Amino acid sequence: MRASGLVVTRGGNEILHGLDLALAPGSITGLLGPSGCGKTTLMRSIVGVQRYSGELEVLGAAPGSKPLRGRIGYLTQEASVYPNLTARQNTAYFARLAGPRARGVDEVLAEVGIADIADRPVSTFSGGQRNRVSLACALVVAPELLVLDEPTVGLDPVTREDLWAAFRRIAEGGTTILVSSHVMDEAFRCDGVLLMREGRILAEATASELLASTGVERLDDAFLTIIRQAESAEGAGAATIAGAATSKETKR
Ligand SMILES: Nc1ncnc2c1ncn2[C@@H]1O[C@H](COP(=O)(O)OP(=O)(O)OP(=O)(O)O)[C@@H](O)[C@H]1O
Repeated sequence: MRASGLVVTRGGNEILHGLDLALAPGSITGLLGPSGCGKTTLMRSIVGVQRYSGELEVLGAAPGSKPLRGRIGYLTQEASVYPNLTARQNTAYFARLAGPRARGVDEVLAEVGIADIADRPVSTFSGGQRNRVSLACALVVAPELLVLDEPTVGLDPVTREDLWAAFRRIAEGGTTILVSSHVMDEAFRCDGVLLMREGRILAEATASELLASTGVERLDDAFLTIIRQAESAEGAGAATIAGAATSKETKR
């Protein structure tokens, strides 16, 4: 996946201001940044449900184009499942749509930790359980690109740990994963991190590089440091982050 000068306008306001980024095949990239900075908007552009200008290439094609259907898994923040169907029926439905490339339904239900309640209607599930049904539907199509908008929100540490192990296994199988999160420590699970603020990418680095470049011990503090640096550099030109973190935005 590759973007160059990606601009998105929503409701008359420019939300993404010319992003340049690339995701390596089989890698896990964390998308982090304050609420409202544009993470979902970037994800929507990549999966093909958002108008944009600039260049965007996903698995060698234009986002939303026919060849990409079935090759991308997208988990939105709101569970996209049929409440009157069971978890198994929901997952089986998406497996049917995917055709021969689909993974086994049981395997995926176990992977997201809902095998034991798979035969209950989703309407009886908690919010976290419902989100995991949604995740199962995204995973069962064996996507080449998996875009996950806050997949671990509201989950307990054990389930969170299991899901991250599953994401790593899926990436090792060649799937490229872009995952947004508000939990800064989840950045350590990723091969690289994109730190966004106000529709721009402030830093692109590994979690360890972010710590090293800011000289702090906690990732929360590293992000705050980078955001403050960017704020104080604003008006004086692009923010330059010490060390490995670099500003890759295109000025417009
Ligand atoms: N349909 C819309 N019309 C106008 N503005 C919108 C629309 N949808 C989103 N926005 C604005 O675009 C900006 C980016 O929103 P987006 O949902 O991409 O942020 P986010 O980083 O994913 O936030 P969060 O972490 O809270 O989910 C926000 O300021 C939001 O208010």
